[in-house]
Amino acid sequence: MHYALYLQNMTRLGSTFRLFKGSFMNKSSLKLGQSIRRLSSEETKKALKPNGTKKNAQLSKSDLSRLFSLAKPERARLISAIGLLFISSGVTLAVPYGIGRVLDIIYTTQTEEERQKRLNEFCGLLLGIFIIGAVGNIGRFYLMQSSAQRIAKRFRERIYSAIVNQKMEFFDKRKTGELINRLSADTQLVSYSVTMNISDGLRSLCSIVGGVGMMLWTSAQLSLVGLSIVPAVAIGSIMYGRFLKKMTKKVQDALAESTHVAEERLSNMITVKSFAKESDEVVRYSDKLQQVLKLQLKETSMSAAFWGFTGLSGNVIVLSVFYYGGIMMSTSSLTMGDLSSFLLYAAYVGVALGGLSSFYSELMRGTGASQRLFQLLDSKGEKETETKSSRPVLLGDLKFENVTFHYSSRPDANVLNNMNLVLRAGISTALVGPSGCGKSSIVALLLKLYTPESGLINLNGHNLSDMDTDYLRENISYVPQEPTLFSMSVEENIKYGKPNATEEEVKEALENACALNFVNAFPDGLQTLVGERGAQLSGGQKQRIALARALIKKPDILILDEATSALDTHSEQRVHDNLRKIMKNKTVITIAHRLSTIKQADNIVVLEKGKVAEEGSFHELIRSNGLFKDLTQRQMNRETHTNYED
Ligand SMILES: Nc1ncnc2c1ncn2[C@@H]1O[C@H](COP(=O)(O)OP(=O)(O)OP(=O)(O)O)[C@@H](O)[C@H]1O
Repeated sequence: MHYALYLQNMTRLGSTFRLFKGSFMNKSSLKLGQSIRRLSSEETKKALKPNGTKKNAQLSKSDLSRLFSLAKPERARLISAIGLLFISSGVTLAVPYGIGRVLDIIYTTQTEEERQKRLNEFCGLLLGIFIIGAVGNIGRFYLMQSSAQRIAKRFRERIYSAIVNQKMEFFDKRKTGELINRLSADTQLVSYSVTMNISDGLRSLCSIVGGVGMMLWTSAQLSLVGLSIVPAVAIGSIMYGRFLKKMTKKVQDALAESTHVAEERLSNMITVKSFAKESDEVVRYSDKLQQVLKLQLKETSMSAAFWGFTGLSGNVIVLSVFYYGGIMMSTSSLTMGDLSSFLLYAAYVGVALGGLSSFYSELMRGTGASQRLFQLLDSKGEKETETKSSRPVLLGDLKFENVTFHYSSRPDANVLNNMNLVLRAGISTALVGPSGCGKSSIVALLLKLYTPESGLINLNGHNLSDMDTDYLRENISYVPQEPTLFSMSVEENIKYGKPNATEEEVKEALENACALNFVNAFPDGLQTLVGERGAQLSGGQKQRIALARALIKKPDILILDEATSALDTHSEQRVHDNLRKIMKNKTVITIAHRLSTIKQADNIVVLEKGKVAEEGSFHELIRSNGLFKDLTQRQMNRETHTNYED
């Protein structure tokens, strides 16, 4: 399932604006990753509510009309299916009448010969009618079922599109497993509730209307006896339906939570195993399942009571009809055939009442499950809120003017404080500073993954907030420290950066990223599958493939966030030599802790507590007695490749 992988990448790493930056995950605190940004618009707030319960959990008209609107594109098929349904229901309703008449033929015809003749004629007629009914049923089933499948597909596409277009804050907050559950289980439930369920409900309705009509026609007096139980069943059904709607929401939420736990652990098996936590994880998952089971058992006991009650009602109807019918037969106001037909109609009506209750409860289930999905569809995606779309040349100075920024989950902790920063075009700049000082947040703002609280970000003299987001991201390449590759071949992964790239271009990008040699050494070369998130490659290999994927875009601005940290110093040097050539006169921003990486930069900006503390070339900074010198000295005193801070 491809969407699962994409969602994983957006949410699991997403909290660390994962599309671009994997490096946070490895660092001490999942920094960006933990944030939950409070959204400005009320609508989006609603959409992002954790277990977003709408206050009004009752069935509203708009809930239902939205639910039914899903079926609109299938109108023609559904109407045909309903036509066929009327035919098959008509045939079904003819059965008791037919059986009654057969019994009357058997008991009332005088001669053997005449009985045989009338039976032959009548049963032949009935058989023909039954065949028509069966054909109608087959058609109805196929049309309804295929419509349900089409609706589910369309609905999933819409939900998936709504999810991937959400703002980054959404992915900070949501869990992959939960989203996958919404996409698979909830959509299935909803599409069933507006197709097969409607069909079954209509069939029940036909049986009830037709059955009651036939009962009244056969004997109005007996009908009153048989139908006296209906109001009680109807009230019971409504109460049961409401209960189910609430329960469905809870069960689906609990299921989503358990899927999340399983998904997160399964996709991080190395961590689980390296801590020998297999048994703990089984217990954790089982706890979640226990919560699901608890809710399901509650639902089941209610269902058992309800269905027991309806079953009893059905039997009571049959018994009372037998009782009064027997008395009426003895007074000759009813024939044997009439009583038999009546009994069968009463049984039909009883079964159909159960069917109608089940239709209502499934509809409630559907509305319960659909509320979360509609909330998702209603929440505005990041591009939807975009009002301006300038597409200027990006190769120019990048200026942060008095920029203040905090993640909405931590409104009191400013990451950037009135920061002023200029990153000059056409050169490479290294952003350095203690862990957590805001380096990656600067990149996140540049990529418009988040918006600053105040201040201006200008690129080549143009306000970033006026720029077309897709255009901006297409022309900037970002390589994270722990890049995410998709479970496709090396070639497909690289073409993710430029889908129409030729094989030559792919090889050139690999060469520039110093990856061609090891890719060529794989038996399948470019077609080598990299495994989920690149699990079948080493850390350094993954980084180089990710670099090639970024370089194939030939970006105006290249951002390397610890992008070569897993390479040995020799390979790193070769990569930087290549980058110097390819990115000549382009802007390169490097976030690094390693001295060997920092030294490659033309200019170094040292950040501290969300502000620029120092700036200059390596030699200038090392000569001054500032933070940079302090950081580098501490690094040199320790082992060569450790971070400034622990
Ligand atoms: N999504 C988030 N939600 C809330 N706070 C976050 C989020 N991401 C990062 N932070 C916080 O913002 C601050 C700056 O983080 P940032 O990732 O920009 O630092 P950094 O300088 O890149 O650190 P490092 O060198 O460790 O990568 C940190 O205090 C971090 O905890």
